[in-house]
Amino acid sequence: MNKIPLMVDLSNKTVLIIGGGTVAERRAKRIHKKCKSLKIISPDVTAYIKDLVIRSNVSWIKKNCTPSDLSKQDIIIIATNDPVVNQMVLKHAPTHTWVNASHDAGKGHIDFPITLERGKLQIAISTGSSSPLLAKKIKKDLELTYTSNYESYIEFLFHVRNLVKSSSFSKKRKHNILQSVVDQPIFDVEKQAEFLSKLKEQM
Ligand SMILES: C[C@@]1(CC(=O)O)C2=NC(=C\c3[nH]c(c(CCC(=O)O)c3CC(=O)O)Cc3[nH]c(c(CC(=O)O)c3CCC(=O)O)/C=C3\N/C(=C\2)[C@@H](CCC(=O)O)[C@]3(C)CC(=O)O)/[C@H]1CCC(=O)O
Ligand SMILES: NC(=O)c1ccc[n+]([C@@H]2O[C@H](COP(=O)([O-])OP(=O)(O)OC[C@H]3O[C@@H](n4cnc5c(N)ncnc54)[C@H](O)[C@@H]3O)[C@@H](O)[C@H]2O)c1
Repeated sequence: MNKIPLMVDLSNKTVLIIGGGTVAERRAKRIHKKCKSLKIISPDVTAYIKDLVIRSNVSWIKKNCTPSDLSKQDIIIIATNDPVVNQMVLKHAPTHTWVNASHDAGKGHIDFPITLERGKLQIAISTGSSSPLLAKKIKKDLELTYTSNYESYIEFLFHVRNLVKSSSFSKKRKHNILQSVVDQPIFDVEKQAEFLSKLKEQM
C-alpha cells in the first residue's frame, strides 16, 4: 500500500469515466459537481447517468473505449466489466494522468475512499482495499459519534477560527479560545451565535 490521503480540488480538472454501470454511477454521483468536466465513454449507461447527462455538465459518448480516447484527461476512472479493456486503459493512459483502477486498486494512482460528510467535516476511510465492507461498517460507527449537528458546529468553528486569526489577541489567548471550543463543543445554534457576538465585542 503506497497511497496517502489527500484533499483534492477538481474544479479545473477534466475527468473521464470508462464504463457506465454501478461503479461508474457511484463515481459520477460523487464528482460531477466538483470537476470542470466529466465525460463517460460506454456503450450503455444506467438510468441515473442518463439523467445526469440531461441536467448537468456530464457528457456521454456511446461507444466502446479505444486508446485514442485517453489523451488530454487529468483523471481517468476505469469502471468496465471487461478485463481486456481495463488492461488496455492501464497500458495507454498518458503518464501525467491520474488513474483510478476500480477493478484492481493497486494498479491505479488514486482511490475513492468512502467518506462521512458533515458540511466542512469530511472523514475518509480506507482499509487499503483489504475490506471495502469494513470501511462501510466503520462509516456507520462514525455516524453515531459525528451526528448531523456536527454540520453547524463545524461551521461555527470555522467562524470562530477566522475571527480569532484576524484578531490582535496574544498567541496564547488565540490558542486558548480555539482549544476551548473543541474541548467544550457548542452544538446549540443560538449559543453558537451568542459566543460569536461576545467574541466580536472583545475584538
Ligand atoms: C466502501 C465503498 C465506497 C465506494 O465505492 O463508494 C468501496 N467499495 C464499496 C463496495 C464494494 N466494493 C467491492 C465489493 C464486493 C465485495 C468485496 O470485494 O469486498 C463491494 C461491496 C458492495 O458492492 O456492496 C469490490 C471492490 N472494491 C474495490 C475493488 C478493487 C480492489 O480491491 O483492488 C474491488 C474488487 C473488484 C473485483 O473483484 O473486480 C476497490 C475499492 N472499493 C472502495 C470503496 C475503495 C477502497 C476502500 C477501502 O480501502 O476499504 C476502492 C479502492 C475504491 C476505488 O475503486 O477507488 C463501497 C461501499 C458501497 C456502498 O456504500 O454501498
Ligand atoms: N471499486 C469498487 O468499489 C468496485 C466495486 C464493485 C466492482 N468493481 C469492479 O469495477 C468494474 C465495474 O463494475 P460494475 O459493477 O460497475 O459493472 P457493470 O457491469 O455494472 O458495468 C460495466 C460497464 O462497463 C461498460 N463497458 C463494457 N465494455 C466497455 C468498453 N469496451 N468500453 C467502455 N465501456 C465498456 C458496460 O457497458 C457497462 O456499462 C468491474 O471490474 C468490477 O469487478 C469495483
